Amino acid sequence: MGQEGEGGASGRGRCVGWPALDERRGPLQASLGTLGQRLQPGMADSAQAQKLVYLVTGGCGFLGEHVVRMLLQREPRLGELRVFDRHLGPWLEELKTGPVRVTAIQGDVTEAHEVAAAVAGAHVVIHTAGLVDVFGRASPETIHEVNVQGTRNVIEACVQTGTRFLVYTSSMEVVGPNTKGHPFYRGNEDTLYEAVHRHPYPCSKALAERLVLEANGREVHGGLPLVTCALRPTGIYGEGHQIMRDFYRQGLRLGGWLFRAIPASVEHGRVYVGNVAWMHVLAARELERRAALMGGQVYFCYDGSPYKSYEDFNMEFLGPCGLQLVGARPLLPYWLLVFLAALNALLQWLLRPLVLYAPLLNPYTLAVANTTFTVSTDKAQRHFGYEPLFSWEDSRTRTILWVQAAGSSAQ
Ligand SMILES: NC(=O)C1=CN([C@@H]2O[C@H](COP(=O)(O)OP(=O)(O)OC[C@H]3O[C@@H](n4cnc5c(N)ncnc54)[C@H](O)[C@@H]3O)[C@@H](O)[C@H]2O)C=CC1
Ligand SMILES: C[C@@H](CO)CCC[C@@H](C)[C@H]1CC[C@H]2[C@@H]3[C@H](O)CC4=CC(=O)CC[C@]4(C)[C@H]3CC[C@]12C
Repeated sequence: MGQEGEGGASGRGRCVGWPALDERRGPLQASLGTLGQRLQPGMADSAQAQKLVYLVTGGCGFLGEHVVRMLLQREPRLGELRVFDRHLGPWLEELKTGPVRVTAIQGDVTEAHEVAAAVAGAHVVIHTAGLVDVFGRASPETIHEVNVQGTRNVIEACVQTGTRFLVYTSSMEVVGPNTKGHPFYRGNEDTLYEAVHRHPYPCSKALAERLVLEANGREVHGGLPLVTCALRPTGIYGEGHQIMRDFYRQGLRLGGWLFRAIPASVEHGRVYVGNVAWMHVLAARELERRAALMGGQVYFCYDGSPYKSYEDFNMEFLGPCGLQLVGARPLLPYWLLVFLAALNALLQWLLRPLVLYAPLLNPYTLAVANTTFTVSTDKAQRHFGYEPLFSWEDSRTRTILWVQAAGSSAQ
């Protein structure tokens, strides 16, 4: 197991009102049959030149697409890339004409047999698939099913089929902000923080991360140990970031204005999607060579993006696209925001039988946006040589160009 991060910002906090891990065992063990005997991949005995099979779950999502493209650009040992997602993107077609075999697999991580079939024969799994919902669109049960049971299915598939290397996309949310609103100021993987979750999304990510870390060292088919690690992005931004695009469209609708709701002094951790993808690719590559060091470890995702409030950070992109943020201080008193967020939650509950009402503002999103949570660490650099691939200036320019294009295509 890991040598660092014991007892710190480890995400082993409490999920208030959620089932313990062992209460939901996956059916994979039974359903796999002889799948595990078909192939016995392992990079340890691989020749230098051996081409590897990678599987990216959630490979058509915001982050997943960047991971897929990054692998194709920057992983010289890539022989086949399997892209597994519930909804396959049309852009995958263009990738199929390149030198690397790209296999699109439409599947559901909650279906153990589909996961097992996709994992069989893969050397490395990058598990980014997840239900990212903090707005109450999906039920807590569905979030748990996808994020926790889905992850369990991936782990069991690795064990059964002999896949040895698993990188999991976790989240800063497994640490916090906690329900008490304690600030996490420039913290690292070892910073002590009371992780208490109530919301289904952070609960599910924390449970899933724990499953992944506890699976490190398990014997996979063929007798070798599974090596796992978890990467914890803060708020990801960049090309494909839907919430950023929504803010832009909202600003356009309001005549070019956005209104400050959160004090500028509240710092929110952000990281560019290209750097998050690069970190996944590097971690996956180095897991074999540095198994003893990296196995069972967690890494925050970080880069040179500045520490700012959520809204001020967004203005780095929305400003050059013509929007203005009104107010040096929040225009509404905080108690009124709390009231509006509670009202939204009530309306969501009342309207649920008729229509899905899921605005951006709810008690949870307000608490997250209004609590300082920033990371300052070099653990990924020390453990696997990570350096951001994109500077802040590059990240900013790329994001601005995307917002402009995405915004104008909506008009
Ligand atoms: N967006 C963010 O700021 C952050 C995201 N994360 C994590 O990064 C990962 C990717 O998130 P995003 O790209 O932002 O979300 P996304 O929603 O754009 O991508 C998730 C992908 O997973 C797929 N998926 C969902 N349920 C599935 C299922 N049952 N079976 C197969 N595929 C399924 C979706 O179709 C989608 O393509 C998630 O695990 C999320 O928890 C972590 C920290 C921050
Ligand atoms: C109060 C509003 C006034 O403008 C602003 C509301 C913004 C919120 C919708 C976002 C603020 C912080 C975001 C979350 C944060 O970046 C951490 C996350 C990590 C994840 O793993 C998933 C996404 C998210 C929860 C992200 C979601 C949107 C915010 C709550």
